[in-house]
Amino acid sequence: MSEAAETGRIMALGVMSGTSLDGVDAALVDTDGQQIFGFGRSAYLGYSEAEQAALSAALGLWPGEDARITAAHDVVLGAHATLMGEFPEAGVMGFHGQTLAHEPRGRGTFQLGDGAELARRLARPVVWDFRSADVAAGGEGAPLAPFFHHACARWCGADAPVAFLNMGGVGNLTWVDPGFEDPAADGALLAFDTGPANAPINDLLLARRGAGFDQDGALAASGVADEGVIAQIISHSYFSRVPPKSLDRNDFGDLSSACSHLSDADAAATLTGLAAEGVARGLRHLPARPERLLVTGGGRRNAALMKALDGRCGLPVAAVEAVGLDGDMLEAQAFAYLAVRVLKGLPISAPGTTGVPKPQTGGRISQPADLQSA
Ligand SMILES: Nc1ncnc2c1ncn2[C@@H]1O[C@H](COP(=O)(O)OP(=O)(O)OP(=O)(O)O)[C@@H](O)[C@H]1O
Ligand SMILES: CC(=O)N[C@H]1[C@@H]2OC[C@@H](O2)[C@@H](O)[C@@H]1O[C@H](C)C(=O)O
Repeated sequence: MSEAAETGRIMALGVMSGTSLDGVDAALVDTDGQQIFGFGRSAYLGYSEAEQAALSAALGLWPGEDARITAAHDVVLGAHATLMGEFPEAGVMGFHGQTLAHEPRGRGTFQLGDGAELARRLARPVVWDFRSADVAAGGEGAPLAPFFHHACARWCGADAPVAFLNMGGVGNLTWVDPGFEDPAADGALLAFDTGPANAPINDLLLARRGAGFDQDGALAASGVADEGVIAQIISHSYFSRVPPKSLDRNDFGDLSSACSHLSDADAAATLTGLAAEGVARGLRHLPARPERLLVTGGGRRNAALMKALDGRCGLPVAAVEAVGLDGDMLEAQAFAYLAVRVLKGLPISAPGTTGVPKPQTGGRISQPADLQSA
C-alpha cells in the first residue's frame, strides 16, 4: 500500500469561479483534510467577454427561473470541464461552481454548475454543493475558506493569531488562532464577509471606461476618496452587525450610482476607500487585534487598495506571498482541501465561521459512475 493510501493523503484539485466573474482558478493540494503536506500546480482560464456577459445576466436568478440560467450553465460547465481536464492526476475534484444568488435567511444559496455531470465527463469523483447543508442548518453558508485558512496558518508555522483578508469581488476576513489543532473547536476561528471589495470597482470601470478593472489601482491612486459617500454607505447596519455574516455580490445595489457626481478618478478612489473601510470596521469585531493582515485575492495587486487598507486599518498589511502562500490560488486550494474533508466526513464550517449552530459537514459527492448507472 502506498504511503498516501496509508495516511489518507490525496492530491486534490480545487476549482473556483468567484464573484468577480473574471475566470476559473484551479489548484492542487496534497492533504489528508487536516494537514497541508504541499501544494501542486495550478492554472487559470479566463472567461471571454461574451461569457462574462452571460454570467452577469444570470446574477440574482434562482434555479429554474429563466433561460439565462441555461446559458450561464453552459459557460460554467464548458470552462470547468476544460480546465479540470488538465489535471488527470487529481484524486478528487472540489468544484465550487458560480454563485448566482445568496440569501441565507431567505431563498438559500445557489451555486450554478452540475457536479455530477462533471464527474461523468472527467471520470473523477467530484465534490460540490458545499454551501447548502450549512444554510439548511441555519448557517450563512459562507465564508467557507476559513477552515483552509486555519490549515494555512499551521502550514506556515504561525504561533500567534493571524488574519487572512480575501479581497475578491466581495471581501472576507478570517481570524485564526493556530494554537487550536481542530478548526471546528470553539475559539479557533472567527470569519465573515467585510463588505463590497473589487466588484463595485470593476462595475464602475466597466461603466465609465469600458475596462474590466482598475489596473494596479492606477485610476484610484489619481483621485481623492469622498469621505461623505463612504460614511453614508458604511452607516448601513451590515457593518456594525456582529459576525458571522455574509453577503451576496450585489447586496448593496449599484454602488457606482452613489458616485455618479464624482469624476472617474474620485469615484474609483471612493469605492477603493469603501472596500478598505469595510475591513477596518470588520476588525472591530475580532476577539483580538491580529499582528498583521495577510491579503489574498486579486485586490492585493491593487496598490491603491493596499495603501487604503494600510491607512484605514492601522495594521501592517502584506500579501500572503509574505508567508509563502499563493494569493491567486488560495480560494481554489480551499475547495481542494474542503473536498477531502467532505470525503472524510469532517466538518467544513462551524459557529465561528458561518454561525451554524454546531460544526457542520456538507458537500455532495458524485462518483463518475453515478449518472451512468442511473
Ligand atoms: N493588477 C490588478 N490591479 C487591480 N485589481 C486587480 C488586479 N488583478 C486583479 N484585480 C482585481 O481582483 C479581481 C479578481 O480577484 P479574485 O480572483 O480574488 O476574485 P474572485 O475570486 O472572483 O472573487 P470572490 O473572492 O469574491 O469570490 C479582479 O476582478 C480585479 O478587480
Ligand atoms: C456565497 C458566496 O459564494 N460567497 C463568496 C463570495 O466571495 C467572497 C465572499 O463572498 C465569500 O463569502 C465567498 O467565497 C469564499 C470562497 C468563501 O466561501 O470563503
